[in-house]
Amino acid sequence: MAIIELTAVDFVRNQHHILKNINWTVEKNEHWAILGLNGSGKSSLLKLIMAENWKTNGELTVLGTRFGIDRIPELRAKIGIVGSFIAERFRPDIVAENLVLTGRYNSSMLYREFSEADLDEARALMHQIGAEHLIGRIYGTLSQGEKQLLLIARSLMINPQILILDEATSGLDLFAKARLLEKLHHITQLKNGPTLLYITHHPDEITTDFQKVLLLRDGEVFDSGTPAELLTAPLLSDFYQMPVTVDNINDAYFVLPKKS
Ligand SMILES: Nc1ncnc2c1ncn2[C@@H]1O[C@H](COP(=O)(O)OP(=O)(O)OP(=O)(O)O)[C@@H](O)[C@H]1O
Repeated sequence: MAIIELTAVDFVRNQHHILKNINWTVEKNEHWAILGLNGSGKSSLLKLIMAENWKTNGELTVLGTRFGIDRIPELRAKIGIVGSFIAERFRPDIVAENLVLTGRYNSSMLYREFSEADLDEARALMHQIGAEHLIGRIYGTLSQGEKQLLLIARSLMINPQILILDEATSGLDLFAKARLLEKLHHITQLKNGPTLLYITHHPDEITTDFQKVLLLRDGEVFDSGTPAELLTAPLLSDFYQMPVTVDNINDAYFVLPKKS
Protein backbone atom coordinates (compact mmCIF):
# COMPACT_ATOMS: atom_id res chain seq x y z
CA MET A 1 0.00 0.00 0.00
CA ALA A 2 1.27 3.47 -0.87
CA ILE A 3 1.97 5.86 2.00
CA ILE A 4 0.28 8.75 0.19
CA GLU A 5 -1.86 8.69 -2.93
CA LEU A 6 -3.44 11.69 -4.61
CA THR A 7 -5.57 11.20 -7.68
CA ALA A 8 -6.80 14.22 -9.62
CA VAL A 9 -6.84 16.37 -6.49
CA ASP A 10 -7.93 19.99 -6.70
CA PHE A 11 -7.85 22.54 -3.92
CA VAL A 12 -9.79 25.77 -4.31
CA ARG A 13 -9.99 28.54 -1.67
CA ASN A 14 -11.59 31.94 -2.00
CA GLN A 15 -12.04 31.48 -5.76
CA HIS A 16 -8.32 30.74 -5.96
CA HIS A 17 -7.51 27.45 -7.73
CA ILE A 18 -4.46 26.69 -5.58
CA LEU A 19 -3.81 23.05 -6.55
CA LYS A 20 -4.85 21.62 -9.89
CA ASN A 21 -5.23 17.97 -10.85
CA ILE A 22 -2.51 16.66 -8.55
CA ASN A 23 -1.53 13.04 -9.13
CA TRP A 24 1.17 11.90 -6.76
CA THR A 25 2.09 8.60 -5.10
CA VAL A 26 4.57 8.21 -2.27
CA GLU A 27 5.60 4.60 -1.79
CA LYS A 28 6.97 3.09 1.39
CA ASN A 29 10.71 3.59 1.83
CA GLU A 30 10.73 6.68 -0.39
CA HIS A 31 11.76 10.07 0.95
CA TRP A 32 10.63 13.02 -1.15
CA ALA A 33 11.91 16.55 -1.63
CA ILE A 34 9.44 19.11 -2.97
CA LEU A 35 10.67 22.07 -4.98
CA GLY A 36 8.70 25.03 -6.27
CA LEU A 37 8.83 28.79 -6.40
CA ASN A 38 6.99 30.99 -3.88
CA GLY A 39 3.25 30.51 -4.17
CA SER A 40 3.50 27.29 -6.21
CA GLY A 41 1.34 25.42 -3.68
CA LYS A 42 3.88 23.41 -1.64
CA SER A 43 2.52 24.28 1.80
CA SER A 44 -1.07 23.93 0.60
CA LEU A 45 -0.26 20.42 -0.62
CA LEU A 46 1.28 19.42 2.70
CA LYS A 47 -1.65 20.89 4.62
CA LEU A 48 -3.96 18.68 2.55
CA ILE A 49 -1.94 15.65 3.61
CA MET A 50 -2.01 16.75 7.26
CA ALA A 51 -5.78 17.32 7.01
CA GLU A 52 -5.41 21.02 7.83
CA ASN A 53 -6.78 21.84 4.39
CA TRP A 54 -9.64 19.96 2.77
CA LYS A 55 -9.45 18.92 -0.88
CA THR A 56 -12.10 20.30 -3.21
CA ASN A 57 -12.05 17.39 -5.70
CA GLY A 58 -10.24 14.14 -6.29
CA GLU A 59 -9.15 11.26 -4.12
CA LEU A 60 -6.67 11.45 -1.30
CA THR A 61 -5.46 8.54 0.81
CA VAL A 62 -2.79 8.95 3.48
CA LEU A 63 -1.54 5.95 5.47
CA GLY A 64 -4.62 4.04 4.40
CA THR A 65 -6.98 6.80 5.57
CA ARG A 66 -9.34 7.91 2.81
CA PHE A 67 -10.34 11.54 3.11
CA GLY A 68 -14.08 12.01 3.21
CA ILE A 69 -14.61 8.38 4.31
CA ASP A 70 -12.38 7.46 7.28
CA ARG A 71 -11.82 9.28 10.55
CA ILE A 72 -9.11 11.90 10.43
CA PRO A 73 -7.95 12.49 14.08
CA GLU A 74 -6.09 9.15 14.19
CA LEU A 75 -4.30 10.09 11.00
CA ARG A 76 -3.12 13.43 12.40
CA ALA A 77 -1.48 11.56 15.28
CA LYS A 78 0.75 9.73 12.78
CA ILE A 79 2.17 12.81 11.06
CA GLY A 80 4.97 14.93 12.48
CA ILE A 81 5.50 18.44 11.21
CA VAL A 82 8.34 20.93 11.39
CA GLY A 83 7.80 24.33 9.87
CA SER A 84 7.34 28.00 10.58
CA PHE A 85 3.55 27.75 10.71
CA ILE A 86 3.93 25.33 13.62
CA ALA A 87 6.76 27.28 15.25
CA GLU A 88 4.51 30.33 15.54
CA ARG A 89 1.88 28.48 17.58
CA PHE A 90 3.80 28.17 20.86
CA ARG A 91 3.83 30.59 23.76
CA PRO A 92 7.27 32.16 24.13
CA ASP A 93 7.43 31.23 27.83
CA ILE A 94 7.04 27.46 27.32
CA VAL A 95 9.98 25.39 28.58
CA ALA A 96 11.84 23.38 25.93
CA GLU A 97 10.98 19.88 27.16
CA ASN A 98 7.34 20.85 27.70
CA LEU A 99 7.19 22.00 24.11
CA VAL A 100 8.67 18.68 22.97
CA LEU A 101 6.05 16.85 25.04
CA THR A 102 3.20 18.74 23.28
CA GLY A 103 4.07 16.62 20.24
CA ARG A 104 2.45 13.66 21.94
CA TYR A 105 -0.89 15.47 22.11
CA ASN A 106 -0.63 17.21 18.77
CA SER A 107 -1.29 20.54 20.51
CA SER A 108 0.67 23.73 21.14
CA MET A 109 0.09 23.67 24.92
CA LEU A 110 0.02 20.97 27.57
CA TYR A 111 -3.66 20.92 28.42
CA ARG A 112 -3.55 17.54 30.11
CA GLU A 113 -1.88 16.36 33.29
CA PHE A 114 1.68 15.21 32.71
CA SER A 115 4.27 13.67 34.98
CA GLU A 116 7.99 14.04 35.46
CA ALA A 117 8.28 10.64 33.71
CA ASP A 118 6.57 12.16 30.63
CA LEU A 119 9.02 15.04 30.69
CA ASP A 120 11.88 12.57 31.05
CA GLU A 121 10.74 10.94 27.84
CA ALA A 122 10.83 14.30 26.11
CA ARG A 123 14.30 14.92 27.54
CA ALA A 124 15.49 11.50 26.36
CA LEU A 125 14.35 12.35 22.86
CA MET A 126 16.22 15.66 23.07
CA HIS A 127 19.35 13.71 23.99
CA GLN A 128 18.78 11.37 21.06
CA ILE A 129 18.79 14.17 18.51
CA GLY A 130 21.53 16.23 20.13
CA ALA A 131 19.28 18.88 21.69
CA GLU A 132 20.08 18.07 25.31
CA HIS A 133 21.74 21.46 25.80
CA LEU A 134 18.28 23.03 25.37
CA ILE A 135 16.72 21.21 28.35
CA GLY A 136 15.28 23.79 30.74
CA ARG A 137 15.55 26.65 28.22
CA ILE A 138 12.64 29.00 27.51
CA TYR A 139 11.38 28.74 23.91
CA GLY A 140 11.14 32.49 23.32
CA THR A 141 14.81 32.95 24.15
CA LEU A 142 16.07 30.35 21.67
CA SER A 143 17.73 31.09 18.36
CA GLN A 144 15.99 30.05 15.16
CA GLY A 145 18.22 26.98 14.78
CA GLU A 146 17.63 25.93 18.38
CA LYS A 147 13.87 26.29 17.87
CA GLN A 148 14.03 24.09 14.76
CA LEU A 149 15.90 21.42 16.67
CA LEU A 150 13.22 21.47 19.34
CA LEU A 151 10.48 21.17 16.74
CA ILE A 152 12.20 18.15 15.26
CA ALA A 153 12.32 16.53 18.70
CA ARG A 154 8.64 17.44 19.17
CA SER A 155 7.68 15.92 15.84
CA LEU A 156 9.35 12.62 16.81
CA MET A 157 7.50 12.39 20.13
CA ILE A 158 4.72 10.40 18.44
CA ASN A 159 6.94 8.12 16.34
CA PRO A 160 5.41 9.61 13.21
CA GLN A 161 4.95 7.54 10.11
CA ILE A 162 5.28 10.67 7.98
CA LEU A 163 7.55 13.57 8.88
CA ILE A 164 6.88 16.81 7.02
CA LEU A 165 9.59 19.45 7.00
CA ASP A 166 8.49 22.75 5.50
CA GLU A 167 11.54 24.95 4.87
CA ALA A 168 13.05 23.51 8.01
CA THR A 169 16.47 25.07 7.37
CA SER A 170 15.22 28.62 7.00
CA GLY A 171 17.25 30.87 9.29
CA LEU A 172 19.84 28.20 10.02
CA ASP A 173 23.51 29.01 9.67
CA LEU A 174 25.76 26.91 7.43
CA PHE A 175 26.71 24.47 10.15
CA ALA A 176 23.33 24.25 11.85
CA LYS A 177 21.90 23.35 8.43
CA ALA A 178 24.51 20.63 7.95
CA ARG A 179 23.72 19.29 11.42
CA LEU A 180 20.01 19.24 10.64
CA LEU A 181 20.60 17.33 7.40
CA GLU A 182 22.80 14.94 9.36
CA LYS A 183 19.96 14.42 11.87
CA LEU A 184 17.58 13.70 9.01
CA HIS A 185 20.07 11.19 7.71
CA HIS A 186 19.97 9.42 11.08
CA ILE A 187 16.17 9.44 10.94
CA THR A 188 16.25 7.79 7.52
CA GLN A 189 18.41 5.03 9.01
CA LEU A 190 15.91 4.23 11.79
CA LYS A 191 14.13 0.93 11.54
CA ASN A 192 10.46 1.77 10.95
CA GLY A 193 11.40 5.44 10.75
CA PRO A 194 9.09 7.99 9.12
CA THR A 195 8.72 8.81 5.45
CA LEU A 196 10.20 12.28 4.94
CA LEU A 197 8.50 15.01 2.90
CA TYR A 198 10.97 17.84 2.66
CA ILE A 199 10.00 21.21 1.21
CA THR A 200 12.89 23.39 0.25
CA HIS A 201 13.97 26.22 -2.03
CA HIS A 202 17.54 24.91 -1.96
CA PRO A 203 18.38 21.92 -4.16
CA ASP A 204 21.70 21.49 -2.31
CA GLU A 205 19.63 20.19 0.63
CA ILE A 206 18.33 17.31 -1.48
CA THR A 207 20.84 14.85 -0.11
CA THR A 208 21.24 11.26 -1.21
CA ASP A 209 18.70 10.40 1.51
CA PHE A 210 15.98 11.58 -0.88
CA GLN A 211 15.12 9.16 -3.63
CA LYS A 212 12.45 11.31 -5.25
CA VAL A 213 11.72 14.91 -6.14
CA LEU A 214 8.36 16.56 -6.86
CA LEU A 215 8.43 19.75 -8.90
CA LEU A 216 5.40 21.99 -8.34
CA ARG A 217 4.66 24.98 -10.54
CA ASP A 218 1.58 27.20 -10.33
CA GLY A 219 -0.33 24.59 -8.36
CA GLU A 220 0.43 21.77 -10.79
CA VAL A 221 2.86 18.88 -10.81
CA PHE A 222 5.47 19.88 -13.37
CA ASP A 223 7.40 16.63 -13.03
CA SER A 224 8.49 13.98 -10.55
CA GLY A 225 11.35 11.52 -10.54
CA THR A 226 14.77 10.87 -9.11
CA PRO A 227 17.12 13.78 -8.30
CA ALA A 228 19.46 12.64 -11.11
CA GLU A 229 16.60 12.74 -13.62
CA LEU A 230 15.17 16.10 -12.58
CA LEU A 231 18.01 18.20 -11.24
CA THR A 232 19.54 19.01 -14.60
CA ALA A 233 20.09 22.43 -16.17
CA PRO A 234 17.72 21.93 -19.14
CA LEU A 235 14.89 20.52 -17.05
CA LEU A 236 15.17 23.05 -14.23
CA SER A 237 15.52 25.96 -16.68
CA ASP A 238 12.25 24.82 -18.19
CA PHE A 239 10.71 24.39 -14.74
CA TYR A 240 11.74 27.81 -13.41
CA GLN A 241 11.23 29.43 -16.84
CA MET A 242 14.61 31.05 -16.32
CA PRO A 243 18.00 29.70 -17.40
CA VAL A 244 19.90 28.07 -14.54
CA THR A 245 23.16 26.19 -14.13
CA VAL A 246 23.41 23.00 -12.07
CA ASP A 247 26.62 21.79 -10.45
CA ASN A 248 26.93 18.61 -8.50
CA ILE A 249 29.58 18.94 -5.81
CA ASN A 250 30.10 16.13 -3.30
CA ASP A 251 26.67 14.69 -4.13
CA ALA A 252 24.93 18.04 -3.57
CA TYR A 253 23.13 19.92 -6.36
CA PHE A 254 23.83 23.64 -6.59
CA VAL A 255 21.43 25.55 -8.82
CA LEU A 256 22.17 29.16 -9.77
CA PRO A 257 20.47 31.59 -12.15
CA LYS A 258 22.56 31.71 -15.32
CA LYS A 259 24.32 35.03 -15.84
CA SER A 260 23.34 36.72 -19.08
N1 LIG B 1 -6.75 30.41 2.14
C1 LIG B 1 -6.30 30.91 0.99
N2 LIG B 1 -7.06 31.73 0.25
C2 LIG B 1 -6.62 32.22 -0.94
N3 LIG B 1 -5.40 31.95 -1.45
C3 LIG B 1 -4.58 31.17 -0.73
C4 LIG B 1 -4.97 30.59 0.52
N4 LIG B 1 -3.96 29.83 0.98
C5 LIG B 1 -2.97 29.93 0.05
N5 LIG B 1 -3.34 30.73 -0.96
C6 LIG B 1 -2.56 31.06 -2.17
O1 LIG B 1 -2.20 29.84 -2.80
C7 LIG B 1 -0.91 29.93 -3.40
C8 LIG B 1 -0.04 28.81 -2.89
O2 LIG B 1 0.31 29.07 -1.54
P1 LIG B 1 1.30 28.13 -0.72
O3 LIG B 1 1.49 28.72 0.63
O4 LIG B 1 0.81 26.74 -0.82
O5 LIG B 1 2.62 28.27 -1.60
P2 LIG B 1 4.10 27.79 -1.31
O6 LIG B 1 4.57 27.07 -2.53
O7 LIG B 1 4.18 27.05 -0.03
O8 LIG B 1 4.84 29.18 -1.21
P3 LIG B 1 6.14 29.69 -0.38
O9 LIG B 1 7.33 29.05 -1.03
O10 LIG B 1 6.10 31.17 -0.60
O11 LIG B 1 5.95 29.31 1.06
C9 LIG B 1 -0.41 31.33 -3.08
O12 LIG B 1 -0.66 32.15 -4.18
C10 LIG B 1 -1.24 31.76 -1.89
O13 LIG B 1 -1.41 33.15 -1.84
